Amino acid sequence: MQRPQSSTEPTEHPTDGTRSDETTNGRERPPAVRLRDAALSYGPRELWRGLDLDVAPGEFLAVLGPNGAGKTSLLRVLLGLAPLSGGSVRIAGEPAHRGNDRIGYIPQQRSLQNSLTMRGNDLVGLGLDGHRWGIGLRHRAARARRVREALRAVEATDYAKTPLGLLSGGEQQRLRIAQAIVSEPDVLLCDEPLLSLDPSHQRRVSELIGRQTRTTGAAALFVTHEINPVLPLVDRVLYLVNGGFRIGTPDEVMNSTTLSELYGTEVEVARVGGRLVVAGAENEQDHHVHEGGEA
Ligand SMILES: Nc1ncnc2c1ncn2[C@@H]1O[C@H](COP(=O)(O)OP(=O)(O)OP(=O)(O)O)[C@@H](O)[C@H]1O
Repeated sequence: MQRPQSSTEPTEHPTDGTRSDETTNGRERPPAVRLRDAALSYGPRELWRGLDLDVAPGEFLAVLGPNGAGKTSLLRVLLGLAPLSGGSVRIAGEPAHRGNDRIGYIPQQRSLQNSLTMRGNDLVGLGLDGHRWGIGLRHRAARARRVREALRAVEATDYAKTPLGLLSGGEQQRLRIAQAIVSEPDVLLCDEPLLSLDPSHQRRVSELIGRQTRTTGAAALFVTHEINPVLPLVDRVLYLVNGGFRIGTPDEVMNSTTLSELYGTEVEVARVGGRLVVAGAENEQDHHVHEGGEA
C-alpha cells in the first residue's frame, strides 16, 4: 500500500488542502466541508488516510481517481453513512450525520424506477422532506413555490408532470439535480452526475451545478472520471490513487510529474486544445480524460 501523499505545493492555497477565503459577503462562514487527518478503512484495506481538506463555501472541487480509490466512500463519509476510521469530519461547522439537510446529494445515475405514478414535481418535493414545513396553506404554498423554482432552474418545468418512467436519462438527471438543490444546501455532493449523458447534457448539467455554487454559495464536491466537461468550473482537484492523494488547482495536480508520483509509474498529461489528456495511468480507460469527447 502506498503511503498517503501530502498535497502539492500550491501557488494560491495553503499546503494543507485548506483555502483561506472563508469570508463570503463580509460574513464568516465555516468551511462547507472540513476533514482533519481523516482515514477510511474497510477491514485491513485502507482507502485513504491523513486527509486534511477544507472546502470553502462556493468552491467547486473535482474528486478524481481510478475505480476503487474511495471517491464514493468519501461522499458516504460526508453523508454520515460511513464512519471514519480516524480523524474528523464536519459539514458547515457540524459533525457529519445522516439525514443532514445541509447536504444535497446527486447519487450515481441509475434509471429512476419505472414509475408511471410518480412525477418530477413529486421527486423534487422529496428533497424538502425532513425540513420543517408546517401543515397550513401558507406553508404548502411556500413548499410548492420552492419546488417550482428548482424545476425552473434545471429547465424541467415542461415535463414536471410527466411520469418519471417516460423520461429520458438526461431529463431524469435534471430532476435529480432539482431534488438536490431545492433545499438550497450548503454542500452539493455529486457522484458521477455526467455518467451516460450525451455531451450537450453533460455541459448543461455541469453548468447547472456551477451556477448553483455561484448563486447560493453552495460548495460542490463533484466525483467524476471525466474532468474536461467541468474543467472551466473546477477550483481545485482532489485526486485519490491507491491510498495516496493530491489536492490543488487543476494545473498543480493534473501534470505529468504529480500524477507520475501519485501512481508510482510514468503518466503523461498533455493539454490538447484546452482539454486534458492523461496517458499511462493504471486503469487508464476507467478514469482518464478522453481526447475525443466534447467538453
Ligand atoms: N461497505 C463496504 N465494505 C467493504 N468494502 C467496501 C465498502 N464500500 C466500499 N468498499 C470498497 O472500497 C473500495 C472503494 O470503493 P468506492 O466505491 O469508494 O470507490 P470509487 O473510487 O468510488 O470507485 P468507482 O470509480 O468504481 O465508483 C472498493 O474496493 C469497494 O469494494
